[in-house]
Amino acid sequence: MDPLRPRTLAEYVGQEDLKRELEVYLSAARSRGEALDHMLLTGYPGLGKTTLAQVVAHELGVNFRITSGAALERPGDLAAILTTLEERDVLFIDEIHRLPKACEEVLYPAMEDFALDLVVGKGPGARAVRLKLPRFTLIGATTRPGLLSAPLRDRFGIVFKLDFYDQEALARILLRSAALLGIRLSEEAARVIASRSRGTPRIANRLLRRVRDYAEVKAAPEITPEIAQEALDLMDLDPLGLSPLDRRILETILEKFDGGPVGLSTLATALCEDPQTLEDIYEPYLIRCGLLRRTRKGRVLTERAYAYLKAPREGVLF
Ligand SMILES: Nc1ncnc2c1ncn2[C@@H]1O[C@H](COP(=O)(O)OP(=O)(O)OP(=O)(O)O)[C@@H](O)[C@H]1O
Ligand SMILES: [Mg+2]
Repeated sequence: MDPLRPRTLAEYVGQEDLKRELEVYLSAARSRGEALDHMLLTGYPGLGKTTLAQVVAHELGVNFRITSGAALERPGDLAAILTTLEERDVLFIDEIHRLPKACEEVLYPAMEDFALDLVVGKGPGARAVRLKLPRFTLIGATTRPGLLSAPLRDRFGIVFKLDFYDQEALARILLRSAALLGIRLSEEAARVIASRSRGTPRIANRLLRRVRDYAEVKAAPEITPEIAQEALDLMDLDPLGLSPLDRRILETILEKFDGGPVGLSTLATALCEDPQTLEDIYEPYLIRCGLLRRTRKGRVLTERAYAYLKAPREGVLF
C-alpha cells in the first residue's frame, strides 16, 4: 500500500471542481442508501485516478475491489469477481480500455440491470440463466478514453476528467507527503520541487524521495530550496521539469523535421521510442507547456518551443 495515498476526499488535494461535484453525488447516494452511479475517470498517468476511486469507496463506507482490463482475459474472470460483490461495493477496473470485447459484453447487463447472463450446459440442452447481482458501483479508469466503445462509455452516469495539478496544489501534496515520510521540507523548497513535477502528483512524490536521498548524502538536516535545486539539477531536470528525453523530442522535431509537422510514428522511429509511450507520457506535458501542438498533419513545434530551444525561427516573410 502506498502510504502517501490520500484516503478521504478532504485529504485529496486539488481537482476542486471535480471534488465539489463528486461531493454532491456522494451525499445523494449516501442519503438514499443507494449505490453511487457508475463512474468513469480519465486522465494522464499519475494524476490520481486509482487514488480517487479508493477515496470514493472509503467515503461510501463500502468494500473496494480492484482489477484491471488487462488482467481480465475471459468472461468467467469478470463473472467470478461480480458474483462476490456485496451491495453498494465499488469495483474498480483500471485500464478499462484494455478489457476484451467478450468481458465488455458481460459488463453491459451487469452495469445496467445488475444481472449476469450465463449459459448453462452445452449443445441443444444449453439454456440461458440470469443471475441477480447486488447493486454495485463500477469505477473505470483510463488514460485513453478514445479507445472505449460507445456502448461502454454510455453506461457510465458520471464521467470525470482529471487535470494536471497547478504548482500550489503540487506544493501542498509535497508538504503532506514530507510530513508523512518524516522529511523536513520548507515551503519554498516544496515550490521548487513542485515546479518540476510536470503537474503530476506521482512525479512530485518521486522527486521528493530523490531529493531526500540527496539531502541525506549531503547531511542536510532540512530540504532547503538550494538543496532541492541542486538535487534536481543533478537529475538533469530543467526549470519546466523537462527531462533529457523531452528535450530530445523537441530537438528532433526541429533538427530532423524542420519543426514539423511530423507524424507520431515517424517521430517515434527517429527517437527509437514506442509511439504509445510518446503519445501518452511525453506529449501531453509538452502540449500543456505550450511547446508542442498536435495537428491533423502531425506534431508541430510552437513559437515557445523555438524560444525554448533558442533557435531562431526561419524568417517569415510578409
Ligand atoms: N489529489 C491527490 N492528492 C494527494 N496525493 C495524490 C493525489 N493524486 C495522486 N496522489 C498521489 O500520487 C500517486 C499517484 O496517484 P494514482 O496512482 O492514483 O494515479 P493514477 O491516475 O491511478 O495513475 P495511473 O494512470 O498511472 O494508474 C498516489 O500514490 C498518491 O500518493
Ligand atoms: Mg492507477
